[in-house]
Amino acid sequence: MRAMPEGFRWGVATAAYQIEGSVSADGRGPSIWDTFSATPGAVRHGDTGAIACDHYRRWKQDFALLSELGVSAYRFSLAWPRILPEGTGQVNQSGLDHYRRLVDDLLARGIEPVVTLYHWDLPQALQDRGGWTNRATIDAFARYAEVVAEALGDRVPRWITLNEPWVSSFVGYGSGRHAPGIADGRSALLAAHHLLCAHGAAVPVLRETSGQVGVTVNLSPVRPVTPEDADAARRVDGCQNRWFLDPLLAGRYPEDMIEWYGFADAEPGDLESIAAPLDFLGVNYYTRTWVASGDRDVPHPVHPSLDAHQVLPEKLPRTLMGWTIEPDGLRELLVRLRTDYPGLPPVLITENGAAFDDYVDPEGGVDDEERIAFLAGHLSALADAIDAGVDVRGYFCWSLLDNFEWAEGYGRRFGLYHVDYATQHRLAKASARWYADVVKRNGLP
Ligand SMILES: CO[C@H](O)c1c[n+]2c([nH]1)[C@H](O)[C@@H](O)[C@H](O)[C@H]2CO
Repeated sequence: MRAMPEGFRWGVATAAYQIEGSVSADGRGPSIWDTFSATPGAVRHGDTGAIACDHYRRWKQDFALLSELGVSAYRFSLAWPRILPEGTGQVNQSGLDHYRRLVDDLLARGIEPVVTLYHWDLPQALQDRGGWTNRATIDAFARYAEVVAEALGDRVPRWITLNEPWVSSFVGYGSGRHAPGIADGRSALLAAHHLLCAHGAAVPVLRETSGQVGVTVNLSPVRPVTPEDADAARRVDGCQNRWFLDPLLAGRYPEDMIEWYGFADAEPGDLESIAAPLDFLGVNYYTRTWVASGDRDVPHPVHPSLDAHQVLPEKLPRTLMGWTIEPDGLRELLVRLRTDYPGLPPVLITENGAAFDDYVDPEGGVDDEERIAFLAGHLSALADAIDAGVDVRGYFCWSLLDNFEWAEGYGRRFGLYHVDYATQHRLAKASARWYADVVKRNGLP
């Protein structure tokens, strides 16, 4: 038995654009993901979040699944365009009322709502004015936080300002693989900085509520494929991990990366604001990153981490996303955080999960043994990190439901519950029953 500490929070996680649908209902404005997914070739099979899991209408039945799992916490995100359809200006009360109903129902079920303010669905109206490359978006986010704090501040116990600013900036504005689909290294760096500043502007606002405040970052231990790749690996670590951890936890950008990027866009006071004390750090972990120094022409010295390309060791097992399955990377990552960042606050694993080739068998079940093995391995590694002295307070499995997997559309299933998108029928996979038992035991059998 690998028991977790007393009071450990067991949860599952989702995000608004990936599950809600109803993208035009009750005053919601368009987001950059509505625009991007409608762009031919942007998303596999031309999938969009227009319907998704129809959660905006079926949320009560989905919350019954949370009770079935027995989780003590549920991480979800608010859709900024439901609350402020233009990103600023007029508040849409229907949007606030919707999320108030969700939070109150969770509390009534004895489930702790963990609310992410921004999980990638920027109001399109803000992108029309430059989005995260426009410094004015910082103030727009701070106003959004004020509106949410006023409406929900007396009942949400944990706030997460941003989900994965690295993805929003380097994938959305750097590689263009995500919304808004811009491929420009300089834009990626500006967006990353403004996202961090937006986080810093929101922290004092959310501090005025009764809830704890944190941020979620995606982190991945970086390994060189050969010793000759050590420099490239350090730069990828600098881009993916240290470019966010250093400002958030140490109040400075990493010197080696400032030089590599030639970054000079921080204004007086920015770093102090970004480094506002956190009650917890959300960590999303999925895999390690393996790097071989690319001999390709790098389109732009500023272009993030493209001075190297990822080379996945053939021998390692992978998920359907092509990510290597490396549970010990979670332990390695957490121990590194504790070692490198003396100011590390308590950690929540806000996402961990995997996509496998799930199918409904002739008996009407989904026997996802690979996902059970994946989760068991990562929970064991998490227990190792806790035994090594890392203060981890909770774990959120990604995800409750199969859902819209961004550029992969509906072709990648991460859920504990299978979703038949034609009928919207939810079906508990074997992993849902397994996870419910782990939650009940407060640890691995
Ligand atoms: C390298 O994985 C990233 O950290 C990551 C993986 N994931 C994420 N971030 C996002 O936060 C989720 O919205 C995705 O659905 C989920 C699964 O792809």
